Amino acid sequence: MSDSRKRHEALLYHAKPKPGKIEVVPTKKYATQHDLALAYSPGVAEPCLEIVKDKNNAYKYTAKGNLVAVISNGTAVLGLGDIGPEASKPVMEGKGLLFKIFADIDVFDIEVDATDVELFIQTVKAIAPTFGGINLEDIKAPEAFEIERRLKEELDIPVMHDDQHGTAIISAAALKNAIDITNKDISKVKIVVNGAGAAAISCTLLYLKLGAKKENVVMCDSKGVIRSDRDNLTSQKAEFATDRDLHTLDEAMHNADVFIGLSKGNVVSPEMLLTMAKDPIVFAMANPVAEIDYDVAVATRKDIIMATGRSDHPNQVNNVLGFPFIFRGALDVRATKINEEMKMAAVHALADLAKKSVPEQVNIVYDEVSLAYGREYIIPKPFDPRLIYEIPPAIAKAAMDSGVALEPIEDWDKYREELMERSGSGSKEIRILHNRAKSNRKRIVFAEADHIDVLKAAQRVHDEKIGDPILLGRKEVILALKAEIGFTAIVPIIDPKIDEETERRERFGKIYWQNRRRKGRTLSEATKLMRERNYFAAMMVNEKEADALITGYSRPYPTVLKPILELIEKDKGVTKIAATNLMLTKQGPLFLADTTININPTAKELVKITQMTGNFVKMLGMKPNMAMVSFSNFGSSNSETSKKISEAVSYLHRHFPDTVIDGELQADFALNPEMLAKEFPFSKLNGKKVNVLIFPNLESANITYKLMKQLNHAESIGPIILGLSKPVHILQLGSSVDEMVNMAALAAVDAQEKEKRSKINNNLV
Ligand SMILES: NC(=O)C1=CN([C@@H]2O[C@H](COP(=O)(O)OP(=O)(O)OC[C@H]3O[C@@H](n4cnc5c(N)ncnc54)[C@H](OP(=O)(O)O)[C@@H]3O)[C@@H](O)[C@H]2O)C=CC1
Ligand SMILES: CC(=O)C(=O)O
Ligand SMILES: [Mg+2]
Repeated sequence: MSDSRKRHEALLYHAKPKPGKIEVVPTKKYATQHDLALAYSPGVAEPCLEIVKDKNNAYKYTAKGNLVAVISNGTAVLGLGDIGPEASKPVMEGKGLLFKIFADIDVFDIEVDATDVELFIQTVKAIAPTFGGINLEDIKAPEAFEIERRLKEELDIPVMHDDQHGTAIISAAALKNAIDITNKDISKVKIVVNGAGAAAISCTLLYLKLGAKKENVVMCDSKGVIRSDRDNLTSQKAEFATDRDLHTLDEAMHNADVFIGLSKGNVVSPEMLLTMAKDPIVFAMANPVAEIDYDVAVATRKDIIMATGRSDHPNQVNNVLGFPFIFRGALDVRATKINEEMKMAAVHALADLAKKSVPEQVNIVYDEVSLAYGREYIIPKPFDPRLIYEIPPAIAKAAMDSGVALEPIEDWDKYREELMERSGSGSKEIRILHNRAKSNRKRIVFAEADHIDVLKAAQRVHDEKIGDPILLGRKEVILALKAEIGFTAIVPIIDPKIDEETERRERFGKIYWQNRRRKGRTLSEATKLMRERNYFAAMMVNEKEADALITGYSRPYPTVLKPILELIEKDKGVTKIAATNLMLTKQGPLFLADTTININPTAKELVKITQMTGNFVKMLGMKPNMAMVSFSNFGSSNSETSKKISEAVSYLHRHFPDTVIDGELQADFALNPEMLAKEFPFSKLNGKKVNVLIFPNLESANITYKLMKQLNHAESIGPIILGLSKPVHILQLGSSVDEMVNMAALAAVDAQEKEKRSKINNNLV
């Protein structure tokens, strides 16, 4: 992607559909007069009075305990320098987003117009009662040192300057592992630190705690090597001043084992790297432009261990790996500080995690085949799902052991479970799906590419490398729309109505006619039908001229379903297809079936729907725990519906005892493990988290999915057709671009799996 396109995309991302990246969402009911009387006057007075009695009650009755302030004055924003408070806001909102998605911590970002140290300190102190913790961000040195020291001393909530300690923790963990991999000795390595600001000074101090020796460190700032004979050194710089005969970074780099860059972009040359010792360790961490470009560095030194602060290369050493999890642990025990013990615990926990085998999910997210501890994987990846349950417990334990935890954790297993729950957000499933699609790109026909939103979805699928789109529809319209939306990539465009396609229409028509001639279609009718986009597109998939098909955006579901069913064979053993919707809820993914095909399935059909849904869930790499839901529990009603479900469940229990299914169950019992265990301890679903709901009929399933979508804003993928032999998926009328992109990713994964299955079958034959 060109630089101007990247710039445009970044600006658009921030501007649309709503300016900014975060919003405030109420967590309590607010629908009725009664709710409001509790939320606000008069009810709200009660918690106020309890907090008057004891300030600690603020943790019980308000959001304080999970709320962190990300505060900056904009004086050292990334490597962009002193750009002021307003311009720092996108970064602070970004930190807020990362706190939320990685550790479920709520953030108010606060940009303060105060460069004066005392004014800044007093401002933060004045607003501190709102928060459970304070994350200072992008404040320049040396002011940052005094600001943090004073606030830590004067406040009783955890305060951390992220650029100092977040960076120190992550880079120390990475350094520990890089030294291990290169068989160096931390007490002997020669370290050049470029930059002598907030991040650089704190990182170096932490390396000394890990065993590095001050006499082996040379530090440079914008004026060159920090020497003892220089005037006006700050006390922090003076601590690292050297008497050696070194003046420039160039000179300092000779024979250095380690380079730590926390300065600004492009200040290190390939020539400098060439003078470093064997197996050089280079952490070029300036953002957004590193001290030396990743590709240049690895091309210059084959024996290098190279890391940057960026996410687009291996070894991202960035404080994003730290602050969400450090604060999570600190908040969870109500730590009054983030102390040295907690920092060191985080270093070891992160370094150790990198040595453990990497879950497949992480490989998929990062489009890797098999990440493993080594030169290109010295530190865990930010999307590693284990971070949330590995790092905070280490921090919490260190806080408890060092006596700064006001609310110690008693049950560690329960705590880990709570941490896992916190990461149950839907977007992770989408990421996994997209990355699986990317791992083996498929040709996806968009049968309505002459609609602007469909075309936009195809463009994203192309640009994000989710698949290779084939644009089907009126060619002239597609070309005009492509120009309008700046979709410049050359991709196949197919217009089934034009002369150019005569050969294919006739060929497809003939194949179709041969299959249907006993069902009343003539050859000329069949050939004529191929002018219709869904017939043509389905034939492309049948004839392996495309791998998957997405359609249905502009027409009612049944009109699209008809040609699909006429042309695409069902899977072996399937008599009736079904459909499921994947709902991405706060509690994790939930599949609902049958949402669009079988109006009133029989017990036998319910069995089939359950099996097809279960197989599909497995195909996506999850374990299906399924409940058949109704308005009654385990025969508490004598109705036809309850009997039908009970019959289907007993059949499955008898013939497929390994299938995890139970019912009939009311939805709340199915989804609430405590309620279920209390009332129905005999259920097969006890101890399991239900992720599939099978409904007794289409009405209930369809209404539920639409209600969830509208009321809870749950993201949904689907309806996903189950039981077809080809990856063909029908959209809901007027789907959004996001929904279409997700559906395309799903169709691609479906195609990959069907391909795998057919290879296995061919080998068996
Ligand atoms: N990857 C990560 O997680 C993180 C990366 N960083 C990056 O580190 C950098 C510094 O941030 P921070 O410490 O907060 O900012 P500060 O403003 O506190 O410090 C900047 C330091 O860089 C020095 N510097 C500037 N230009 C040069 C140069 N050409 N050669 C050597 N030193 C130079 C300055 O020197 P002087 O003292 O003479 O002015 C100063 O010491 C930024 O690029 C930032 O993006 C920061 C935190 C986390
Ligand atoms: C990552 C970060 O905090 C910085 O570059 O400032
Ligand atoms: Mg920062």
